[in-house]
Amino acid sequence: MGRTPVTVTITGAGGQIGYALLFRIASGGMLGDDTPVRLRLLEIPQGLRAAEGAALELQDSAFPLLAHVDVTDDPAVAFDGANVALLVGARPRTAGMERGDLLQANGGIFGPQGRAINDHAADDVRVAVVGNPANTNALIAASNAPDVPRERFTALTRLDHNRALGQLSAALGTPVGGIRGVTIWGNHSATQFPDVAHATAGGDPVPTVLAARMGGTEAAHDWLVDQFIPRVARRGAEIIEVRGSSSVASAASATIDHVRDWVLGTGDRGWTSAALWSHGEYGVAEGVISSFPVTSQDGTWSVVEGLAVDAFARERIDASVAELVDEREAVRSLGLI
Ligand SMILES: NC(=O)C1=CN([C@@H]2O[C@H](COP(=O)(O)OP(=O)(O)OC[C@H]3O[C@@H](n4cnc5c(N)ncnc54)[C@H](O)[C@@H]3O)[C@@H](O)[C@H]2O)C=CC1
Ligand SMILES: O=C([O-])CC(=O)C(=O)O
Repeated sequence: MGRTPVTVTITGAGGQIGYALLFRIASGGMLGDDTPVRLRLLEIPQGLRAAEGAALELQDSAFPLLAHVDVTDDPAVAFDGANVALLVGARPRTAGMERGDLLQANGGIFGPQGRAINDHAADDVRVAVVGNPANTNALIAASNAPDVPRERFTALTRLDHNRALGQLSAALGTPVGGIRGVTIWGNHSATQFPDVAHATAGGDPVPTVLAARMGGTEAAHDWLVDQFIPRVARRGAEIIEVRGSSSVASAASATIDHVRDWVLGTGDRGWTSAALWSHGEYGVAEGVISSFPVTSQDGTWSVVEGLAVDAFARERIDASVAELVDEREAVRSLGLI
């Protein structure tokens, strides 16, 4: 273990996704087999014992790449020198809670965490927000970290992207590895737009393959509108219904995918999806954190340029971005950004 360890901070580390994430990070699944890691586990006081238990199990796993584990309830300690920050801990919506209450409660988490990242993280810090509402929580954190480039704050839509790959693979009988060019646009919510207009399966255009299998372009469009898009966009709710609790291992796996691609690059695998600070690409309102088609090189995400957006896609993208703008107005009026 010759290299300097990379410091990875995980918030909500005593929770479900945290537990699924820690062991994959420590085994090299996120940053590579040659990169030692130092883990900083942040919890609230009532979650500390669970995080401490996970730290004991990490020790018992004897991962050669794991340099050190700290457990703390102090954001200043947790983010000290952080190179990668995974913001997983969030306040879930509970019975009787309005959307404004949820945003307010999460503002109380992501505002201070943004400030702690600003003041204590390493200069190259990269932040991935998982805790919901992920896009707007990322916006709150970014807005409270004025010294950190906004491009370093991202929100997870890779789970939605992976869900779209899984659905297409099942419908077309093509292995997920043979599908490219899928995009998730907008918010990590039911308004998201999973877009296959530019996708290929085994090298063939997905719209053409769908039309051939389903008996015409209209039938293919109906399948996309009535089945594929709602299934992907509401998959989180479907998992809750079937499992009895929300996605955990798939969410952790998507988080690993997101950071690995960001840090190590997307290479020749084509684009993926991630929610980034909008500079107005594809007509998306500036200053919201919205999902785009993205590639990464040298540790920097870039939005894929020049994709044609037809009237159907325009309407769907605009609807999801309108929701992000509404959420931004709500947190602005609460004084959170
Ligand atoms: N973006 C995505 O694709 C997905 C996001 N999620 C979201 O991820 C979040 C975490 O999910 P789970 O791990 O299943 O929940 P969980 O409830 O098992 O764990 C959350 C943990 O966060 C901790 N926490 C709360 N406030 C904190 C704070 N201020 N600082 C540090 N830790 C804090 C809690 O004590 C708890 O241990 C939820 O918001 C969930 O909705 C879940 C699935 C997919
Ligand atoms: O829907 C939820 O509560 C969790 C989530 O974000 C997802 O599974 O996509």
